[in-house]
Amino acid sequence: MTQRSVPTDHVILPSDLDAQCLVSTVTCYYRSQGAGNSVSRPQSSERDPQAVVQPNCFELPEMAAGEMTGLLDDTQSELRQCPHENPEPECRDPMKLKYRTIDGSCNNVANPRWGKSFEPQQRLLAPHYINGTLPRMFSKIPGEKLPLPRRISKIVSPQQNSVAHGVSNMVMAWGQFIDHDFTGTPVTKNGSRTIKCCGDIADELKMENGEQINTLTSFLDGSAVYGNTQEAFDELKGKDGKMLVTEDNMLPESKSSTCKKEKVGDYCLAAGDHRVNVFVGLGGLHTLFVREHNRLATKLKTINPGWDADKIFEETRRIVSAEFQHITYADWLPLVLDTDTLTKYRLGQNDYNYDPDINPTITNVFSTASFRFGHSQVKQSVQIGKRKLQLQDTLLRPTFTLNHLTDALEGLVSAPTDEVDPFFANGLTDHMFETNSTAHDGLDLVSSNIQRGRDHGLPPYNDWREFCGLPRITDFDTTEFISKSLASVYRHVDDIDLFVGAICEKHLPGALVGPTFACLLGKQFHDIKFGDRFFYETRSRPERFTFQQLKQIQQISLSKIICDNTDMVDIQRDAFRTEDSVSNPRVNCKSLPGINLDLWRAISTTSINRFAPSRNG
Ligand code: HEM
Ligand SMILES: [Ca+2]
Repeated sequence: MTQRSVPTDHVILPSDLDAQCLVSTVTCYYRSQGAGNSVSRPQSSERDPQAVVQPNCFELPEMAAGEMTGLLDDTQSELRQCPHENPEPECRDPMKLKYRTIDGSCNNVANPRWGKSFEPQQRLLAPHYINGTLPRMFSKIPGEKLPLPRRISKIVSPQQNSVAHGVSNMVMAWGQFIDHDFTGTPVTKNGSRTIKCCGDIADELKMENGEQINTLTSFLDGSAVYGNTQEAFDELKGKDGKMLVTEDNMLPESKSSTCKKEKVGDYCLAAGDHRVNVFVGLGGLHTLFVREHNRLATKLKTINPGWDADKIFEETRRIVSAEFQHITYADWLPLVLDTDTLTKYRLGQNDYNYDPDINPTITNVFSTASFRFGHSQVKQSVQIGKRKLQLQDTLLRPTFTLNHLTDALEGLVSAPTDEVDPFFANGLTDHMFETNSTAHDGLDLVSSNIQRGRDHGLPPYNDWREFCGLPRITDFDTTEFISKSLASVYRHVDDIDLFVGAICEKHLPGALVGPTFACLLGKQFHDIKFGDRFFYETRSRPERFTFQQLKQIQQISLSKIICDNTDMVDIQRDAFRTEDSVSNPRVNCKSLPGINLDLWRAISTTSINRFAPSRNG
């Protein structure tokens, strides 16, 4: 790998300051014992006598970062209560045994909060906060602070294109899309970054454990389409068991999101996850799956005219979530992970049995570090039809999704994705969400990832290696890394932030990531498979598909779903790999197998009458 010189003349960006101060995560503080039901509480936290030193913060005007990123939601009001003070979900309703709830509760009947939205993320290792509340900020070298995230980003992650040959950019886009199905850590707008969950002021002084919330259902269940709360779903649902779309079959308008409108008729999109406007690939996939839901629902109604809207909705949603899981486990994960990791974590097909002892709740390390691996795959150039755009000129602009859907998806399946390595598109590291090219108000996602890790108390890289059964790094000069630049920013190997160390690792053979991320990804994908009672391959009643139905779902592909819901007429068989005349030829859409819905004919004529009338839309 070529060595890059360190830029010295870069403009001072907001990102040069402590990224945590730009957008803060809602952190919920628990007493050290007894809080929560599923989250392993840390036993100890890092203590440092210098902890009275406040983090190196600089408050930007309230609007700046929030409005620019469009990523801030209004979850604060929903989070006024400590999650564990919410009433325990009630699971006795037989419908909850057969179909997923919208908020993920009652998936595990004995532990109904496991995997539910608006619950604390799990910890695999106890957090390294300072005195229980402040972010990790000190070096192993006494008296030294950790390097500023922006400095690390500038030195370790200069822009460089490194192409992952044969793997399409759809691998990146699908990663972001499913991320928005299972991780969403709420952030606040106005600087109040904590919710005091437990007890009174006296307790506050003793509070130990900061935990971040996951606002999404941890299961890969299509919540990106349906939303994560009943209220969100009620706004997104349409008539006859379908989801709301415009006359042009596009996503509906969001009244609360911020985005840039290019031309008349543009509007900010609404979907099951509010970040839908961030990137054209994301908006494209959200649109695709809402259309897929409606296409399937329409067909099911023709096949089963006796089914009411609720029955149509639930059966369609069951198929759509199965498609999410099948595409991810059968086609996407095998590209990201190596065969050994896939085998170790039992991620292959036709190998499933529900294990009610597995807690599927997304872990803090997964949302804050390991599943962010995809940021490195993002390309600086975005191909939409004949146009080649700079990444930053496509962000938060739904116009591309609204007006160039097929072209945008075509661009994603044709271009190879970037490698997962320490090099990033500068549309993410210098210009993310900038107002325009002269405004110098762009953000740096690498800095955010690093600071977010410290903010959430993630232990450093070496601790995660140990967690994964890998030897600790003792020398910056290790052969594990493809980059030699870490020595010039960090003072001690035990200071290395997880995200930084892991993206510098050499890949495992046949994988897109190195051993530490492979382990952390493998474990989480194992847990949201075996800890999901509704995993699509289940053979248990009442959740299961019939054997013949399952076979239909197992032959579906993302390529076919693109074909069925856009103007595409031909496409390569596997959307996650670039076209290759021998191994992945471009074929006519009609030749790709779809789901034969006749197998859903009158599996039951019963209607679902138990839902509130509002569900009928
Ligand atoms: C154009 C592409 C993308 C953009 C602009 C983008 C931007 C962002 C931003 C601004 C954040 C919040 C950072 C923070 O303040 O902590 C974030 C979080 C995250 N991103 Fe991305 N991202 C992109 C693609 C991806 C991809 C491809 C993946 C995975 C394969 C991914 C996974 C994540 C995850 C897991 C989080 C944390 C989510 C949470 O828990 O809230 N992103 N991204
Ligand atoms: Ca979900």
